Amino acid sequence: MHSPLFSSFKSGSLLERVEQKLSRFLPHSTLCVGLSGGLDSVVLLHLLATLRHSQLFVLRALHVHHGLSPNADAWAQFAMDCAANLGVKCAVERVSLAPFLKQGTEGAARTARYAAFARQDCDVILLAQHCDDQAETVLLNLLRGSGLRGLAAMPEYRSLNQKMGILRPLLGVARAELAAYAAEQGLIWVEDESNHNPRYDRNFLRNDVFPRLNAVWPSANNTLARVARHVAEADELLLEVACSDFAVCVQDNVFDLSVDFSPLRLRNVLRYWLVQNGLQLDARAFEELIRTAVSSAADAQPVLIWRKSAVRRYRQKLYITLAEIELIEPVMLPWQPEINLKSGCLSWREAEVGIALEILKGADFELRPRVGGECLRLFVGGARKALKQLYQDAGVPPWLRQNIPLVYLNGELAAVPGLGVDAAFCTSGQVVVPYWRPSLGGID
Ligand SMILES: Nc1ncnc2c1ncn2[C@@H]1O[C@H](COP(=O)(O)OP(=O)(O)OP(=O)(O)O)[C@@H](O)[C@H]1O
Repeated sequence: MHSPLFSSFKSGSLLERVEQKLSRFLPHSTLCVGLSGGLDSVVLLHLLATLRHSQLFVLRALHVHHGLSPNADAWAQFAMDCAANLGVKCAVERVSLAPFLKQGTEGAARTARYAAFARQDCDVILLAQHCDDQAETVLLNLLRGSGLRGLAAMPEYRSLNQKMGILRPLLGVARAELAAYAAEQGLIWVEDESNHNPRYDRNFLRNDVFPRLNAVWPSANNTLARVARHVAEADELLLEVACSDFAVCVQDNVFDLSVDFSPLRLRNVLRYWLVQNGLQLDARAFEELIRTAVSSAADAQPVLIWRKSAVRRYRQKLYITLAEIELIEPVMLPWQPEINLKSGCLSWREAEVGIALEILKGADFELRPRVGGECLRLFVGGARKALKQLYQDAGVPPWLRQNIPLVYLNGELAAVPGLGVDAAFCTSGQVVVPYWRPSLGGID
């Protein structure tokens, strides 16, 4: 048997410890307790109602009515009565799970609940998860094969949106201590009948696995919660490294593989770039990306399709595009200079080309798609070069070339976004700064 060396984070009374967790929000904040009506949140509300006498803050409660259980109305009524007994205003929000049912019942309830939290007019939502919940979450995520983010389990504080956050002031407190407090204060609460349903993985861990673990390792819960804190720190550090590496290797959302990172740092910043673009690749797809897009021959043009997106490599750069790139219509687009003239530049959606204003005045404009065989002379006195050659020289990926509109003035190719303006259309002394930002599927 292992001795419970770190069996408790206790120092000071429960009330003092909760007060200390609140210190960053005091005074003058509006705190809203997520009140399910169960033991944990009833204790939390009671603690806060007690603290309110010595500290300045506005206290509210919110019960989210999921409409799942036949007892849901009774729970909502209980939550309102419980809050009223403590002199706290409690709102009840009915939510619909229908839009989220793909996530399963539990997941849908959770998403709808957090959406309801985010709608509250307060500075912080207080939730009553405790140390045992944290331990269950760590073990559950470990068994599901989560990465660091999952093993870090629940953070004590995180922002929910721009104006409010979620605080879990009881995360270092054992369930048994909350039960003892409730008994001491004569509190009553409701039991969620689903807590005993072994169908739910968490309940199986709570009711069957943890009692056995605790019989051998009495401090297992604290230890697992401590592991979560270590992992959270490591995860935070990786995020910091990813952010600074991102600044070095990503420009205009194009990932430059030529930057010399160790393989692990490359994986870290690559994952970060993908997530920034809303691509949460699963482990298999991520390895596939490393294998094909990162490690294949230099002249290959590998593509990894993920749902509606694609990660494409051209030379040493990775691009995120739509899986199916739609080509612009092969028709001539009429140009409307009075609308599109912007600070001395022609602009069309994301493409901008610097052409002298005096040349633009009175000219006939057209945007045409590339048909092949076009040439451009980029420097006065220089050679005319094929567009294909110029694109290759500039490293413009092939899938984008078809979608870059060519600018014609009076029927002649005058400029190509990203490449430049034909010498015949540049006035002397004018600095031409062609601008083109590759975006999803090209210029769109
Ligand atoms: N119906 C509800 N209305 C308001 N708050 C709730 C409700 N259900 C849960 N909460 C709040 O969330 C806390 C955690 O609840 P519970 O453990 O049931 O949810 P969970 O799904 O495990 O949460 P999470 O996914 O955030 O870990 C509760 O202690 C309570 O503060």
